[in-house]
Amino acid sequence: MTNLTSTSTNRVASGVLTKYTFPSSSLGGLSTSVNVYVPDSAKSSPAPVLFYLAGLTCTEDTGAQKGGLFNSAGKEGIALVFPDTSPRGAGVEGEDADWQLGTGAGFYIDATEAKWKTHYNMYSFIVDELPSVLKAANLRLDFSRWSITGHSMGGHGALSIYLKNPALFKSASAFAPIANPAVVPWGIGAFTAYLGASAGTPPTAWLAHDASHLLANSTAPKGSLHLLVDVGTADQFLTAGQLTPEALERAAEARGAKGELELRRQEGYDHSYYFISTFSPDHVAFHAKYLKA
Ligand SMILES: N[C@@H](CCC(=O)N[C@@H](CS)C(=O)NCC(=O)O)C(=O)O
Repeated sequence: MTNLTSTSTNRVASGVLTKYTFPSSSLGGLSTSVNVYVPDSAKSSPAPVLFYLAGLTCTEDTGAQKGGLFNSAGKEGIALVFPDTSPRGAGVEGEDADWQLGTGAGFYIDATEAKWKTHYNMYSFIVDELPSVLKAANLRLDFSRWSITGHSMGGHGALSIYLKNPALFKSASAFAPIANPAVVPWGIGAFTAYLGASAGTPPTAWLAHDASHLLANSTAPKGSLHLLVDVGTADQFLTAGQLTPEALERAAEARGAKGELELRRQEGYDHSYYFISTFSPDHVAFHAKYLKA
């Protein structure tokens, strides 16, 4: 039995993109939308799955419409899942006042602060609820072969979700991720609101969602992690100190497992979807290596 309602369907590359809506229990019962691309190859054999987590201000459509992922995913026989970036219409006071918090800015964590915690549970939504809803719908997706990627806030989501659950995923990648959110303005703002300012500097509850902290302290067998990260050198948020890819490099060094992280600085590219769509075929190829091993 499925509780998914299909609201649109488009043929794209060698597959079909369908938008579904369903009431999400993680999001306090609110309706959420998700775009799911199923390659034609899934008809003969269930497809491995790549999640794409979008950034601040984005929706389930942004990565689908502008990410340039379909041709390579179709060729590799990989399904793509594009979730929304937050609950919509939760009615939390102030949720629409600032593009860096609330609507469009769920940060892929479960809020613990009273004001937000009924609806803002994007971590549970991505890791537990959405896969189980999609499995129940029999879309011919093979979640035993699952990888995750994302951009900016979604890059933080992809890396931190992977590093918290390395056994669930084959690989993770990111475009211009917020690599060390516990110490940069975007992360501090969101984590203070959603998780509160508890003890510790930074608070321990924040570090549990910080990719650089998680990588440095990972107990995954050395050599078992597979991470690709691209950052443009002309990215305005890199310059503003929001992304700090060097923190991820230091974390990889501290962990001391060679070859787990490939971090590429792409000369002249900015934070936009022109950058993402340039390198997204590389990311699909990277994930294909592990999803189809
Ligand atoms: N609204 C922000 C920019 C927000 C922004 O750049 N968002 C990124 C993610 S962090 C994005 O992907 N935007 C959607 C798009 O480029 O289509 C501003 O005015 O500075």
